[in-house]
Amino acid sequence: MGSVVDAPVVVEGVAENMLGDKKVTVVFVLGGPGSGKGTQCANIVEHFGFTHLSAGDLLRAEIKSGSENGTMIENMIKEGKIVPSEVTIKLLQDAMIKNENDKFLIDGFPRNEENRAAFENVTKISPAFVLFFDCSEEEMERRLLGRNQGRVDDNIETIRKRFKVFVDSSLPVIEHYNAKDKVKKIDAAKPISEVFEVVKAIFAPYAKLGIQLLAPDKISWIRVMEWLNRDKKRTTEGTNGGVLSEKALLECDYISVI
Ligand SMILES: Nc1ncnc2c1ncn2[C@@H]1O[C@H](COP(=O)(O)OP(=O)(O)OP(=O)(O)O)[C@@H](O)[C@H]1O
Ligand SMILES: Nc1ccn([C@H]2C[C@H](O)[C@@H](COP(=O)(O)O)O2)c(=O)n1
Repeated sequence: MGSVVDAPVVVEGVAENMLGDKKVTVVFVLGGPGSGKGTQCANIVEHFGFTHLSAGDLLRAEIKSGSENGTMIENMIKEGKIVPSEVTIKLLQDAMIKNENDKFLIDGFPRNEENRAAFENVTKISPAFVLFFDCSEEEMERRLLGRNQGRVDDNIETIRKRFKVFVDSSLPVIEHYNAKDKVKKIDAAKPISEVFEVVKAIFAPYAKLGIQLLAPDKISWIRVMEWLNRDKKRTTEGTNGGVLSEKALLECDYISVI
């Protein structure tokens, strides 16, 4: 008689087995090689207080550390191939456990269906959403050949293999999340600052700090709001005694509390 295996319970943004009761927000950052994932993640970290976990960086650090998997990982990266899920998931899991933050950008993962299913099964986390940087191969190739970071895979032969792996294995993962309405697709061919404007709007709900302005009465609060909104650049939200987002604060020259 066969045994009954429970279907994995995947709770959005909550890791039950891995991080105890700690609730985490996870955003997967996907896109072809050179689409600008790492560049935009650095901006998101600075403005929205996420921790950036790049699967590729973790694997490269593992090679450098001289671990027993190092040679296998290095060979796979040189070939543009995807490292077995258990290796990458262990690195991501350890990094999340060590970090006190509860908001993570997971960059370059899941790269294939095996990565995706294994991560959900092991961690019980499903992403809040998937940020997808969409860019042409021509532009990505130009960027990678100009990156100059001494990466073993930034050569034309490996770049072409990585493009093929992206189309064959990573696009289906994006399709999976798209069917669940979780993909936020961004035109990544634009200049860095323009791409970040779009990213910023998506992350606005995760603004890392707010300030509470306490006005003594409704009229005073309306005056605060009017003052902040005087210039179209200043956008505010909230009601009497409401909380101003970091975005609103950054766009104000100064705040005076009435
Ligand atoms: N919007 C952009 N316009 C022009 N150049 C960019 C843009 N975004 C990133 N770059 C440059 O392109 C190169 C690749 O960017 P980045 O490392 O962020 O890509 P990536 O998607 O993380 O790549 P990989 O998947 O290979 O790690 C870098 O040299 C970066 O400075
Ligand atoms: N989930 C992942 C992420 C990355 N790798 C390997 C294979 C990639 O070509 C390489 C570089 O990743 P990048 O820095 O471009 O995100 O790392 C993998 O096997 N599995």
